[in-house]
Amino acid sequence: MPSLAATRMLLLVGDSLSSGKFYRCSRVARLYGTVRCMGRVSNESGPLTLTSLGFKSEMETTRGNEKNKLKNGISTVEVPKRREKKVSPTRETNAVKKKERIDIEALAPFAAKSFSELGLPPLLVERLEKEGYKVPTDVQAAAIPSILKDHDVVIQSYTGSGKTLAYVLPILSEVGPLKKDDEPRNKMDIQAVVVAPSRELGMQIVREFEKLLGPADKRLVQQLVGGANKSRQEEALKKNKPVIVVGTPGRIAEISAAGKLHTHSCRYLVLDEVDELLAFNFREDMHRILEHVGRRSGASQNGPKARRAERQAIMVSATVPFSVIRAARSWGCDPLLVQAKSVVPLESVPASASIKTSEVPSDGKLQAQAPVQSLPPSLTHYYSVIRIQHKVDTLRRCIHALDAKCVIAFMNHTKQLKDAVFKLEARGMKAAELHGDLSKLTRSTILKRFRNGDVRVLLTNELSARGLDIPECDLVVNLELPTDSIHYAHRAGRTGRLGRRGTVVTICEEPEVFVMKKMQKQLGVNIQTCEFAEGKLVVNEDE
Ligand SMILES: Nc1ncnc2c1ncn2[C@@H]1O[C@H](COP(=O)(O)OP(=O)(O)OP(=O)(O)O)[C@@H](O)[C@H]1O
Repeated sequence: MPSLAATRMLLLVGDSLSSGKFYRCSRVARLYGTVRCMGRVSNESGPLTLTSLGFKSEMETTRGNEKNKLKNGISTVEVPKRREKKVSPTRETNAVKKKERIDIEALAPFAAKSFSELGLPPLLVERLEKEGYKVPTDVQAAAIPSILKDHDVVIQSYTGSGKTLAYVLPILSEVGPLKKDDEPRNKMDIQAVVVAPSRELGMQIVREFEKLLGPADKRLVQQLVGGANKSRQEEALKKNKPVIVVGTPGRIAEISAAGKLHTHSCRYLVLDEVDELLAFNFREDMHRILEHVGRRSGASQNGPKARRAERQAIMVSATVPFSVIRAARSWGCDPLLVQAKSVVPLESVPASASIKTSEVPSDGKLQAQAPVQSLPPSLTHYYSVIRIQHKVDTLRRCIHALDAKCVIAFMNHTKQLKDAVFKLEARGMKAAELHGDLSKLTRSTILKRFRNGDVRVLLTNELSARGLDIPECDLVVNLELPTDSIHYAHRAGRTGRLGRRGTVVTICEEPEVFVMKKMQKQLGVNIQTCEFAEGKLVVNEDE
């Protein structure tokens, strides 16, 4: 029943979406190619950089008149040529590993610019280097200068392309001890509020800020996520005087309504996973946040000038449906749409059709819609048709066939999810459940065990579909169909992060096949049918 309902919903959404680009490839080549390519591509836990991959990039840049380009709706992002050199063949003796590294590099979305060229302060660049971030990604190269020039922005780029640092870095350029000037700050003021739809994502963003601020200054960022002790959060606000808060809508709104969060003079409001934050269940809390964060008392509500005196709005997601464009136009002041290789005024984005290419079309107009271009090119997609009672067994065979080491499997209902964990464990496969019914502490313990490799399969629901960054995840399985292609994109995007290879397998029943076909059209990706036999992945011929 639930899957049928989901199917109907998808159809309703689907008809309004345009069909994407299809490509077909040789079955046999795919089969063996995929089996060979599976597995962790990197055992290093640090961030993936050109250097960590054994490459260095040569950069050439050109300068243009950014202001005029912006006015005319043309990309402000220069796309310089990039050539990569192998550093030294002696550094990498294993030929297969070398091949994998080349593949990752080819797919990694690194821009041919350095962080310092983007206008970030030297102290912050130094800190980035220390943390292993050497080269910005394409979307960071596009977003950072736009935010530093005080533009309100909607940042859209595929999953795992580095959107978090795309806003964290410009904020740290202006706020806190790494900022550009050494103007003394008003200790009482919160300068940036970051809103995320889940605790896990909120905590992940906090860690990103903390990493760069360092142990001495990490108290300057405060988490305000739900499920944690509220009084302790309020005490920390009083004691630590943070300049940045990151939290979930409910908890931020609650503490704000209690008069314990003073955000009227806040400079930045970030809405991470903005399309999710627009959902009905967040409506009231988001209303309060939008009304109170960065709304200086005495500022007139009318006119762009007055609005500009208020906060800078930064909205982020891999999927940007037109509802987000519409909302961003009303919340922002002349906002820009920032994608990996283009920056255009949001006004030039019409309501129809979809973002099919990151290039600006000849008429200078970009078109926005959700799922196309939300998935990284490094993913391979399959679906396997089976009977419902064989789902968990198929999952187990799929993991063996692909030799996947770090698997996220999505289901829609908690009970089925628990059953699946039980069955996998009974067959000797280390599995754990993660869903909203668990306490915050249990959730973070499970995630830690999964990140450490103590758990091979994480059975979860939509809770983990957005933003969760586990670079080692090499396989995503949909054990039940996602509600629509937007949900498919976010689930699938938990693998193949930042140029790594990843596989997405959807295990479905015969009546759901048409949904898969619809979804591949909407997403503009090829989703091949497959089976798992004799410990191998067998890709079926097209009908
Ligand atoms: N310039 C960079 N160099 C190396 N690693 C980076 C860089 N920028 C980001 N990363 C790493 O890339 C990974 C993905 O980044 P992030 O989580 O910000 O992606 P995202 O685009 O927000 O994904 P999603 O849409 O799923 O939320 C993270 O592990 C992050 O630390």
